Amino acid sequence: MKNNHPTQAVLLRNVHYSIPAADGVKTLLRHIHLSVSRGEWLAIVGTNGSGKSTLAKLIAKLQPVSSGEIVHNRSVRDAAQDSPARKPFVQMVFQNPDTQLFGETVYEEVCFGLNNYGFEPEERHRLAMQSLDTTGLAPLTDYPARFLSGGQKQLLHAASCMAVQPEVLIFDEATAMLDPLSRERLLATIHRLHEEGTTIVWITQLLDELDRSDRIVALDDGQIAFEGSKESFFYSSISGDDVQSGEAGSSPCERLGFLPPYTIQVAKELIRRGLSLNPLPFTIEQLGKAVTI
Ligand SMILES: Nc1ncnc2c1ncn2[C@@H]1O[C@H](COP(=O)(O)OP(=O)(O)OP(=O)(O)O)[C@@H](O)[C@H]1O
Repeated sequence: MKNNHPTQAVLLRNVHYSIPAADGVKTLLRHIHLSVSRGEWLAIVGTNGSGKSTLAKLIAKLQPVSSGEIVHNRSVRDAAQDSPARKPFVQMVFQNPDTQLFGETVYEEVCFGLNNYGFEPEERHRLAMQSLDTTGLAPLTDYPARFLSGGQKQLLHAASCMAVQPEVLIFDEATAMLDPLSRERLLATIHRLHEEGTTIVWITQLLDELDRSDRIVALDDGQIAFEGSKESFFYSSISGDDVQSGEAGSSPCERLGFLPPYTIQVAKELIRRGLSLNPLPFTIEQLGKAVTI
């Protein structure tokens, strides 16, 4: 069942992040005020170098902030769990999985985190096999992890992070190396985890991956340039929030330098020609439904 607990899972208060540079300091993130609600699917988008991965690492507390504060709020459910395992609050699935593999075999790799967090052997085996199953890696259980392809390594890394059942899962362009089938399979697994209450932070440049998002945050040069619904990100024009107006004008998506997905382009063209689409579509299926009487 979806966890609708109203509190915020993660809170960022006026976060800044700088690193030393030849000519002083280089500020990578500034004035970041952001909360991630429990059970939410938050998407973070932005062009190359806008600061998405840096922000993700800060949210996961893998790096300390330069100033400001990041708060992790464990849910009552997880704070009071009766299993001897101490489930992690957050796990981050990285862009480059090569740096994140520790086990000899695929199975050992998935068990690595489960071991670290104190899962009992029986539970560990069950969760490892379940995670390998849902990511399609079960046939490769005894295969040496180092011989996997790039995409398989990415799946394995995701499987390991999901197996330990964190409250918050951060995916940093996690589908970048996956073939269409593996991508669909991974997305289906993540959708299921989200339905079961896991909070998802989804970093992507692929705007057709935003259809599941409850909220979108767009970064531009280390600052939050947009925060709002996918409806306003794709459909609102510069002249206002009347998303059905059909007025010419660029949406936040276009202003930030992104080409909207083809489905959105078609839908906007139909609205411009006088069609009323309700609800606004984000997938080809939703568009088909919206134009079918
Ligand atoms: N350790 C570092 N040293 C110097 N510069 C860094 C470091 N880490 C990040 N940067 C710089 O910070 C900026 C933001 O990087 P970041 O990886 O967060 O961007 P991104 O939005 O995730 O980009 P991409 O979509 O290309 O992955 C970039 O200009 C990058 O060069």
